[in-house]
Amino acid sequence: MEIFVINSGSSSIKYQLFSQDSSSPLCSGLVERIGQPDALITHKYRQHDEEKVLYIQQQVPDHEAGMQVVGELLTRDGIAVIRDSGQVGAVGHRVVHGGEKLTGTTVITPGVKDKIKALYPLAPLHNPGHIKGIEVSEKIFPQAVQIAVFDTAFHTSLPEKAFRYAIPDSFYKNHGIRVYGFHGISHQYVSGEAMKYLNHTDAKLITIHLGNGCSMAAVNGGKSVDTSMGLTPLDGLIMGTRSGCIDASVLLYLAERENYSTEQLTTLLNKQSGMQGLTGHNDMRDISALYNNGNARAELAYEMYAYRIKKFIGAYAAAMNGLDAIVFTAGVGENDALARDLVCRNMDFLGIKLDNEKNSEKGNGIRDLSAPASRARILVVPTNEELEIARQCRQLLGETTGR
Ligand SMILES: Nc1ncnc2c1ncn2[C@@H]1O[C@H](COP(=O)(O)OP(=O)(O)O)[C@@H](O)[C@H]1O
Ligand SMILES: CC(=O)OP(=O)(O)O
Ligand SMILES: [Mg+2]
Repeated sequence: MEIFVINSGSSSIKYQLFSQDSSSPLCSGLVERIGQPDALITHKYRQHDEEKVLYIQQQVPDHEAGMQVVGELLTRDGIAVIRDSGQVGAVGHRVVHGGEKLTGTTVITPGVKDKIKALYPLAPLHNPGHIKGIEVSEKIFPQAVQIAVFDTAFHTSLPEKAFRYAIPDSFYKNHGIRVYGFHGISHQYVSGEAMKYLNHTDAKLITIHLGNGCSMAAVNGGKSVDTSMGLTPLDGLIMGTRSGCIDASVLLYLAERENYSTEQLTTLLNKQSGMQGLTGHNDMRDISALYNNGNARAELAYEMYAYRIKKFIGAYAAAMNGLDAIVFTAGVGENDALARDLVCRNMDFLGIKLDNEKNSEKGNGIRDLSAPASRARILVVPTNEELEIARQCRQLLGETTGR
């Protein structure tokens, strides 16, 4: 039985098709720059034991259109990796917000979908896309069990002092207003891989997920004890289009003095801020090209981006009373040597010393970028949210079918 995994992020859809018990996929791919004029689909598949790649440039206006193309590619004449959609026994979906009610991997029922929909206001860039993905997937794979794996689940181990906001208790008790934290599937996967790599199950790790959305987690002995996103995936680090931490009074000021509506504020902070607001671009590849040409806005934006991360590293080393390794992951963390360099500069008091040569080399798999004098290790661990989702789906199916 095949497991198909769909990871829809704010700007992309990633997917992988796994056969039972295997961690290497039959095919995998990425639909990126969704909603922009130059969307790109990269589809990797195996044919006669050879790895092949197909690039398709076409309009992908939204996540639903993206899912439709992906579904069709699996059985397309000449490149099919399965005979028909009936071969897929389970579809695992990444769902960003599970709230307080959906705290673990679960089979998707109409009731689960309603709970995911009820959380739209708390994950406006993500949960609507997930529901579309689930609904398209139900049509493409009608026989498959649809399973949701939540980004919030890994952070349910946060202690109350880390997940509460200092506002009256009733807001937590009556409205569930608290820190949930996100990117949990990725933080769980990369922290697990880092612990195996370091051969240290009690390691004090800071995982730094830098994609279009960015977040950090303090992971002590495999458990998330603090994380930078909050009630929604807006808080914390500076991101592609999101502001991260901001004094709440800025919103009050704009609402009172400039008559901003809640909808305008939501758009401002989620879609027009972060690197987009600072430079006019949200893709770090474009911003690093500007930086390398001496563009002053790009320089400031990179400095601010890295400075925010540095502050969280200091905070989390304090929260855990120690630090064994920092772990960079996701699109920017894995590929952007400049971002890693700026983050690690002048951090030797915490035992962080980057080897600049290793940092600028490209490579696959887990990489250790620490200089010999670095007390804390500096790792790049490529995330694989899809494999983590497949593992969690297998575990759930094993539990429910007794296999
Ligand atoms: N080679 C690269 N150098 C710098 N940044 C990169 C590179 N490749 C990808 N990125 C960045 O990674 C981001 C996407 O990361 P990803 O983890 O795929 O995001 P998401 O899951 O949030 O859609 C892009 O916005 C881009 O800025
Ligand atoms: C939670 C979140 O921001 O996800 P992504 O980075 O995939 O947009
Ligand atoms: Mg992502």
